[in-house]
Amino acid sequence: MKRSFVVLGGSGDLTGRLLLPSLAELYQRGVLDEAVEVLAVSQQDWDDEAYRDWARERLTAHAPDLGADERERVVAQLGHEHGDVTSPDDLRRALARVDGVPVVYLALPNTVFLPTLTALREVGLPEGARVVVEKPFGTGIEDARQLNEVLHGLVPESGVFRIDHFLAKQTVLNVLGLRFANRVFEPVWNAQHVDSVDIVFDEDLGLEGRAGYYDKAGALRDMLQNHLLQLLAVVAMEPPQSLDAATLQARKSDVLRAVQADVATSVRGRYTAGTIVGRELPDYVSEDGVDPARGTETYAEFTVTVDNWRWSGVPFRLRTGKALGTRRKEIVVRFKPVPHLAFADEQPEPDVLRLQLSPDGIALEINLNGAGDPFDLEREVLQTTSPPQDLPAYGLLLKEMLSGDPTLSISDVEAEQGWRIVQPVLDAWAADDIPLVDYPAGSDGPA
Ligand SMILES: NC(=O)C1=CN([C@@H]2O[C@H](COP(=O)(O)OP(=O)(O)OC[C@H]3O[C@@H](n4cnc5c(N)ncnc54)[C@H](OP(=O)(O)O)[C@@H]3O)[C@@H](O)[C@H]2O)C=CC1
Ligand SMILES: O=C1O[C@H](COP(=O)(O)O)[C@@H](O)[C@H](O)[C@H]1O
Repeated sequence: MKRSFVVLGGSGDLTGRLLLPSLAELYQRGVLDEAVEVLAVSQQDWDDEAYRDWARERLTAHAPDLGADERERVVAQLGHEHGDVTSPDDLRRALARVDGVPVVYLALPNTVFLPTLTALREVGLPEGARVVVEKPFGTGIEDARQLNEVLHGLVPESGVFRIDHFLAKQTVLNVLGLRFANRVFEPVWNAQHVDSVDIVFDEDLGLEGRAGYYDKAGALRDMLQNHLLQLLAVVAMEPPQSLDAATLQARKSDVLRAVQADVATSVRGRYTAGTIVGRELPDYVSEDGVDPARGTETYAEFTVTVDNWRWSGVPFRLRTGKALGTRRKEIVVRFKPVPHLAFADEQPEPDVLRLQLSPDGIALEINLNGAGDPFDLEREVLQTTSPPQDLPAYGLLLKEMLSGDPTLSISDVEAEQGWRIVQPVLDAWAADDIPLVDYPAGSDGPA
């Protein structure tokens, strides 16, 4: 069946930086042999040619290794329709332009999802159409419920792709391999042996011109509600019987239902001017398009518990922030000390397993009889670095959307559970029960 992408928000950062380069990569690697038409819809007053010029420039910037032929192969398939995606008439006009059965991609700010899907439902979609919704899935629990209701009236659940691109990251997929294709980890993967888990995504990037979306979202909605909770779900879920979409989504939903956030542990921060490796950043509130009155956080942290048999009493600490001095992106599983130490040494640091993201790798910190005195313990690190993935995360996701396999997408239940978990924190922050603290760009975050 011939498919066409209709990218609502096709002039945005996501489309130019990730979607078009990933599509090009699918051609380059021979994953796609037939050209796929892409119709972008945005409020820019562009005709097809103007959009192609924009796309060429984006592809040159974000896929510099692409040959001119491959770049033109993508560009030749592009079109642009000026319109408001919340208007049924504009959507009807756009959909009438494509030849294939549409894969409608909402590459839009999360605040626009509901009016867009409502308009789309009024227009209707042909049999076999698919709808892709970016993260965060709406603005809160009520919005997410309404989004699911509208989606269910539009296409079958198997035709809905709720995107969380972290699921397509190499280390996240490696967690499945590590846990479920080896005998040594699963027996100790529980509260009896694990002391705590940290899920950290510290970025050195600032706002990067994304105020239109980010200033209304903030760190908690942008990262923690979705990406970091998905990492938690993959680390904490029960072993799936197979790796098909329904089973994986069910196992992740089960564990998310058991998660409770501890509001008192939450920290919200916002960066002030500072320097990150020679690059000067202004105060977040002085960035173009930021409204200081919104009090948007650029740093979010809190601890959750997973209230089930396997994880009872184990804290999972989640943190993410922008404009931090050090990039640190990892899941850290800290084990408990051994029950009895036969060595004369002081109790050594317990074992630590680090599942590292960007660059991807796995490190296991253990205690061994190192060099010198054989009865002296020394800390050693067993490190493996993963070779680059064949396809970037968005390449893998585009491939899944075209083939109709939602294994790396999230279900309606997961999307709502993500909001259920963070809602008490959002409420406490909205009520100013937890203060918004400043941290200088380039620092380690709020003290
Ligand atoms: N950028 C990134 O790195 C990533 C982004 N995402 C997600 O992708 C989504 C989009 O983000 P991003 O691209 O950064 O945001 P941008 O603000 O860069 O782009 C938003 C796009 O939506 C369009 N748009 C907004 N309202 C309307 C409307 N009423 N009618 C038509 N077009 C409209 C804008 O067009 P116009 O300017 O013409 O109004 C623009 O093309 C978000 O949900 C985000 O969470 C996910 C992962 C990474
Ligand atoms: O979804 C998002 O993810 C990026 C981080 O993901 P990466 O794959 O680029 O490492 C984050 O910077 C952005 O704010 C967020 O919207």
